Amino acid sequence: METLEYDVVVIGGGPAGENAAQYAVEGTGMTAAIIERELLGGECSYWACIPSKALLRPVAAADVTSDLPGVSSAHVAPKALLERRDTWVAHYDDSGQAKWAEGADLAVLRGDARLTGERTVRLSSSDGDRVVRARQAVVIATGSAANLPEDYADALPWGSRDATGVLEVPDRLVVVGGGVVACEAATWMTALGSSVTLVVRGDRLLARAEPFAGEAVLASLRERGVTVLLDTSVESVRRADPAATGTGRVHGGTVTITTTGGELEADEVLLAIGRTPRLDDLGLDAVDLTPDDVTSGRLPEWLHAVGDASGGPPLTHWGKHQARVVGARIAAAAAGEVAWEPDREAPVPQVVFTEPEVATVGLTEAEARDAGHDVVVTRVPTSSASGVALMRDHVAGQAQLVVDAGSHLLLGATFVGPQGGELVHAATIAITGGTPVHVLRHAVASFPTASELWLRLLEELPPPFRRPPPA
Ligand SMILES: Cc1cc2nc3c(=O)[nH]c(=O)nc-3n(C[C@H](O)[C@H](O)[C@H](O)COP(=O)(O)OP(=O)(O)OC[C@H]3O[C@@H](n4cnc5c(N)ncnc54)[C@H](O)[C@@H]3O)c2cc1C
Ligand SMILES: NC(=O)c1ccc[n+]([C@@H]2O[C@H](COP(=O)([O-])OP(=O)(O)OC[C@H]3O[C@@H](n4cnc5c(N)ncnc54)[C@H](O)[C@@H]3O)[C@@H](O)[C@H]2O)c1
Repeated sequence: METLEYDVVVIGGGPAGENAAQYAVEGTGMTAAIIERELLGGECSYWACIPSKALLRPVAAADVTSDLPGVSSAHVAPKALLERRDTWVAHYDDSGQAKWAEGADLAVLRGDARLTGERTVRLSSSDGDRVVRARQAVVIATGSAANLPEDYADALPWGSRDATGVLEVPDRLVVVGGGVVACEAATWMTALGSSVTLVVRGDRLLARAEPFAGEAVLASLRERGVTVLLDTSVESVRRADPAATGTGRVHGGTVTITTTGGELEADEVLLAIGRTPRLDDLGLDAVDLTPDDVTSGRLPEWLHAVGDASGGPPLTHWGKHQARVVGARIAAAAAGEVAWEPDREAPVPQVVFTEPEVATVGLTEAEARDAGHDVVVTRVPTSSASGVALMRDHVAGQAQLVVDAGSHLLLGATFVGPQGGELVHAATIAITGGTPVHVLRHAVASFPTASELWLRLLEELPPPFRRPPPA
């Protein structure tokens, strides 16, 4: 069997794998190969972040015009919206990404990779099998797969790939789940003309964020005609004539969903109930490891995991951050050095692109208290900064900071409303840099910008937070 050899071998060419390969070898003279079995660029580029945001942005822009005197209201044009999605996913052609890899001196090997021993991978493709050896390190960057419980499988439900790759818009769509995919997909599928019902087993949406965030999204979804059934579990799903018609097409006849609240009929059902690291077909047993070892970081020094596969927060920017850190570690180790890393753990930001937008970083109030912090919480309406209020007539949402009472350090922040995704980065910087709130008060935002919301929030803190804490 032919054997190929590189310094670094990365399994999976999503955003995390691409960054790990690039950062491990850039400027070192080392070589790296990325092994990819589908499209270089991964889930994010073709079936997740990029198509979903390409679909959501025009919907958000149309919303603003309907709430902004001085312009005529814009409306979503479904056909043009799907064409925009197709452009952003490059019509599912990864030659642009392949060109980037070539420019970065990274080899791209097409096929399925499986670990077969220490620093050794078997690559299987239509050209046959090859052995790929790593002189320094192997990186697992295989991403995650959408959860599909067995009792749903026979009904061929939609997964997130069908929702982002939608070609046929079902008249009636039931979405199971109340998390990020469910809330974002409900927004664009409603705009495309589906009558959407969300079946949520918990008592709120976006349960990992502050309760006021989920409440704002719930109110807005209901206002745009989405039926949201909280505290409702699915008991069974049946479908007449299931048919594997392909991604984004309706998968057969009418679906009957029996829930704890009664029976629902729909033309399609979308499962949005979380994702699991893709580690089961990777040959981990050949190196005496289990998926648990990977997600808890119990790995030999030559093996690393980044992105969704690592079991960390399944977010593109987080996977890319992990990949940069791991890449730097590999490069340093090869040079007999140790990469510099800050002692403070980086906080994880997330933006949910619903209407209103929900942006979070660090700890929620409940998480901070559970972690033993004595906290002070400050919350203001998002409309309280004139820079935000000027953007549209009706601004929903609130903004909140969670501050450690002893150290004055910011622990977490939530911004719900216009510009939330941009406002939260200042909080990420403050937490990363360890800047206390009495110093943040002197970071002046321009008038009238959304960033003045920071001033409103900091002004709401009790007066002792205007000077350093007592020694
Ligand atoms: C609908 C949706 C919307 C999202 N929107 C956002 C968003 O707005 N912002 C955000 O930050 N995150 C978002 N995410 C999450 C984001 O998509 C993931 O966190 C990100 O794609 C993870 O990157 P990754 O490189 O770890 O894995 P992936 O992007 O999944 O890439 C892994 C790659 O590995 C390949 N692979 C797997 N196994 C093998 C093997 N054995 N051999 C060869 N190749 C293999 C796969 O084919 C794939 O290309 C969204 C997710 C979904 C489902
Ligand atoms: N804008 C973004 O950053 C963005 C957008 C989309 C997805 N993502 C990422 O993708 C990941 C997956 O998204 P998701 O929405 O599938 O997961 P999620 O974890 O956000 O939400 C899962 C939802 O399904 C429910 N659920 C879980 N198991 C269930 C079951 N058996 N029956 C019924 N309900 C069940 C949960 O209670 C929750 O409401 C997220 O964790 C997120 O990090 C990010």
